[in-house]
Amino acid sequence: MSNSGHPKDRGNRRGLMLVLSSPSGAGKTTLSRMLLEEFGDVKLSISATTRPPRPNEVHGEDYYFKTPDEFHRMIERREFLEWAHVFDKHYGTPKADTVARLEAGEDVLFDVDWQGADALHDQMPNDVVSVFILPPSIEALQARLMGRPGSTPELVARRMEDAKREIMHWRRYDYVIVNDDLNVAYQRLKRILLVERLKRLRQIDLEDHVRALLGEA
Ligand SMILES: Nc1ncnc2c1ncn2[C@@H]1O[C@H](COP(=O)(O)OP(=O)(O)OP(=O)(O)O)[C@@H](O)[C@H]1O
Ligand SMILES: Nc1nc2c(ncn2[C@@H]2O[C@H](COP(=O)(O)O)[C@@H](O)[C@H]2O)c(=O)[nH]1
Repeated sequence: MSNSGHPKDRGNRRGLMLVLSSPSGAGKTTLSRMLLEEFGDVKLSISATTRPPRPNEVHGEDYYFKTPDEFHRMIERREFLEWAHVFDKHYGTPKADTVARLEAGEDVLFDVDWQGADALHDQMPNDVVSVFILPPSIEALQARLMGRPGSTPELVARRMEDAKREIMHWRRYDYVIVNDDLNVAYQRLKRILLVERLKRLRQIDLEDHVRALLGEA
C-alpha cells in the first residue's frame, strides 16, 4: 500500500488544500500552472474577481471575472469560502466543489493573498498546507511585474507598494520557497505536495489496514 503521489497509487486518501501566497509577481501563478500540468489529480480553485482580465487571461480558466454587483450577490448568497479586498478590487474563493473534491481524494490548489490563506486555515485547519513564495530580491520582483502582459507603470507601482506588507506575513505559512531559479522552486513545491500526501490523517484507508493487521476487521 504505497502512496507515491502517482494518481493510480493514491489509495483512499483525503485530498489536501495547497494554499500558495506571495507578493504579487513572485511566481505563484507560474508555479501553480507547472504543478497542474504534471499532476492531473490536483485541481485549481478558480477565484472570482472584480478586476479586469489581463490580455492572456480567460474567463473560467484564470478567474471568473465579475462586475461589483455580481460579486456582491455572490457574497449575499454565501457562495464564498472566503473573500477579500486586494489592490482595490474584490477577490473570492467559491465554495462550490472544494469539499466534494477533497472527499473524492483530489487536492485543490489555491492562489490567494495572506487574508485568504488565514481564512481557509481557520475553516479547515487539518486540510490546509500553506506555502509562501518569496522573490529573490525586490529588484527581481519589480522586473517580473513589469515584464508581465498588460502591466502598466501605475499597476506595478501599486503592487510594489503592497509587496512588503504581504511579505510581512511569511511566518504564518507551513513552508517558504524562494523562487529564484524557477525549476528549483518547482521541485521544492512538488516535494511539499508529495510528502504532505503521506500524512497519516490523509491516508483514510490506513484505518482499515491497521484493523486488518490487528485482526479486528
Ligand atoms: N523564477 C522565475 N524567474 C524569472 N521569471 C519568473 C520566475 N517565476 C515567475 N516569473 C515571471 O514573473 C512574472 C510574474 O509571475 P506570476 O504571474 O506567476 O506571479 P504571481 O505571484 O502569480 O502574481 P499575482 O499575485 O499578481 O498573480 C511572470 O511573467 C512569470 O513568467
Ligand atoms: N483572498 C483572496 N486573494 C486572492 C484570491 N484570488 C487571487 N487572490 C490574490 O489577489 C492578488 C492579486 O492577484 P492578481 O491575479 O490580480 O495579480 C494575489 O495576491 C492573489 O493571490 C481569492 O480568491 N481570495
